[in-house]
Amino acid sequence: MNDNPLLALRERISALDLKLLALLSERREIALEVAKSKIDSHRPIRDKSRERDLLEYLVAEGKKRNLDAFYVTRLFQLIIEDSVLTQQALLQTRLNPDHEPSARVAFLGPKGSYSHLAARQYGARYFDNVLECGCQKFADIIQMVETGQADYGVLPIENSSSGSINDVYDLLQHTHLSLVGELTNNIDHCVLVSGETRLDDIHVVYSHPQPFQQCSQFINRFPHWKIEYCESTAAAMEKVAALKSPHAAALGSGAGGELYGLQVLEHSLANQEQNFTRFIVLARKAIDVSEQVPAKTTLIMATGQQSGALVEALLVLREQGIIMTRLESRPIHGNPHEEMFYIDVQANARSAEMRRALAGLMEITRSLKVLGCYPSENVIPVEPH
Ligand SMILES: O=C(O)C(=O)C[C@]1(C(=O)O)C=C[C@@H](O)C=C1
Repeated sequence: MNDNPLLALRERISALDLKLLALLSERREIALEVAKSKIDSHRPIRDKSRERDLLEYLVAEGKKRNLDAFYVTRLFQLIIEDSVLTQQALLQTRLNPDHEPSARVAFLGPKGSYSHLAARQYGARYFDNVLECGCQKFADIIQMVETGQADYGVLPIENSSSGSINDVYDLLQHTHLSLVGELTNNIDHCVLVSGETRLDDIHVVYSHPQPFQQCSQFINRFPHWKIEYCESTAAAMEKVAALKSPHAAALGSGAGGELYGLQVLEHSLANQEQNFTRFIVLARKAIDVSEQVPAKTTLIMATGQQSGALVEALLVLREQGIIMTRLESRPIHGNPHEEMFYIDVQANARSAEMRRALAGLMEITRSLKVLGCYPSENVIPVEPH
């Protein structure tokens, strides 16, 4: 037995947490069995009324055990989200026979970048083994996949506080790769330092331009900080870890910083409380998306210069009852009078509505390309009554 009461209590907590992990893993296994039965019975993976009933039951049971409703709801929303995404991944791997158990995944930055964490998350969901390929530029990621040096590329495409990542949109104009997946991650920017220091003692801060933009209000509180741009947040962490100075800091994720032995001095720095980045996944071959999971399709099109051309294109979508979730415009290189439009819709490219919409769009656009159809990973949580 242990004499130290804190240690003894911690041992009990660790033992309980281990049991929780075993239960979560068992729950996941059962969810996979559920997915298999749904494949056979052609039922959609998501059943929101079951989720609502389950949450209500758990909130009520939680109350009896002095656990508040908010805590129980948040915890189980996360567990259900994992269950839905795990089931979706199983359906997708069964539907696409080319799916291999191993994959090489390219992303921006050395270890610890937000892209690295997203690539890992995607890899863990879809593959047994992942070979990670860190790249220095967005264009290198695309090239790696195009040339067959990597199987998948993970690229950030938009952030809830700084908006679209234009460089990535522009690269999509010229690639033959297909969009095969998406994932949205909560981004928590932190001030990362190599040892004991205070915010006022910092002289220079390293990061990618995006975090500086997303944390501008926080940064403005320290006008004496010198801002140094790096290729990625991970490159910034590497630099600060090497400098080992109380005057140098990096902006990046706490999990990434840990990989470099850095500590979090301050967190939750973004201007907006909710700071999400959406990543897209590219591959050489398009995939089929099961009709049992929510699908998204991304289109890229150029309309003529006549007035109302875009409105007409959007009306085609509306006529088919297709919901648009994003519209982005980018200039066309060498053609200053026209623009390229990127459109995300909630539809499966194989559905009758989408086929009719594509035929309609083909008639009225100058160019039209389906960048890809992929399972939507945006699992909007259900709330108990
Ligand atoms: O009960 C089901 O149908 C499941 O797929 C399991 C589960 C869960 O994890 O609890 C997951 C997804 C559904 O939306 C509902 C519930």
